[in-house]
Amino acid sequence: MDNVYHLDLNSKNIQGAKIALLPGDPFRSQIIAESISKTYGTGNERLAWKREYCSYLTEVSGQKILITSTGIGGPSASIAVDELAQLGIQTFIRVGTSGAIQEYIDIGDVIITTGAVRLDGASTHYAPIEYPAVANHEIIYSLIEGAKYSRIKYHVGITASSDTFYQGEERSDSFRKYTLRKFQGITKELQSLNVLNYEMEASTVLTLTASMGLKGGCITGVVNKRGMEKITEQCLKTGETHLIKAAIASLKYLTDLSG
Ligand SMILES: O=P(O)(O)O[C@H]1O[C@H](CO)[C@@H](O)[C@H]1O
Ligand SMILES: O=c1cc[nH]c(=O)[nH]1
Repeated sequence: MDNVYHLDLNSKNIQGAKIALLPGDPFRSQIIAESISKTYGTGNERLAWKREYCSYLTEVSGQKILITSTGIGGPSASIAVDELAQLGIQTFIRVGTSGAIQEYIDIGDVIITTGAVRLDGASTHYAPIEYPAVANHEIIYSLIEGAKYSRIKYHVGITASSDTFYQGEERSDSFRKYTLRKFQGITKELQSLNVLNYEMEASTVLTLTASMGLKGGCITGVVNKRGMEKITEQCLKTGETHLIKAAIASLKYLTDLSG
């Protein structure tokens, strides 16, 4: 049985998994797998680690759950989603970190994305820019229930996905102090449009899944907010801990729906 080229997985070793969790950071795959094992009393095993793609297999309520990291940005996320779809995955949930741009959102809150502003390039290789990057309603519901159960403050709304962390998200600590004209004022505009946060993969994951007739969703833990561009170890830890707790709790609701 041939392995898919980048993920180094095949349809046999994923054992019929239909649900995949997609962190950006490959080291988050193991943390998520071990947290699932601890919460649900099931085992986990590492299946592959090639480039930025680190995959673990575990189980919740009798359903196999695959965890595969996407790396940073749309191009690598598109490869992960495409190759997982080739292997039969039907439900894709990004489990990431993000930066809040609304004042009322705090470090450690989680954001459940209903749709993403497509500031990326990769998603346009799968569907024209007029096509909406929207999340599946069952996944949104499960993520909300997971956050409620975990008693973690959550927000539900629109996320902006950028191709670049520094220039595209209009960061003041970019090495080149000049921000390109096309990005000057973008944060203010997105704030006025009620966009909640910046990250880098949701628009790709949601455009690909919706346009391919699959289910996509996204939950992110807030690790910084405007006015404090530096991401401290403590902020990252709080954001990731809450993120993983809420995402894992949501699996109970998701597997009930798809079981
Ligand atoms: O923490 P992850 O899931 O990688 O998500 C966010 O972190 C990276 C940037 O630091 C980007 O991938 C962004 O989307
Ligand atoms: O501000 C942030 C934080 C995490 N990831 C991003 O892309 N932006």
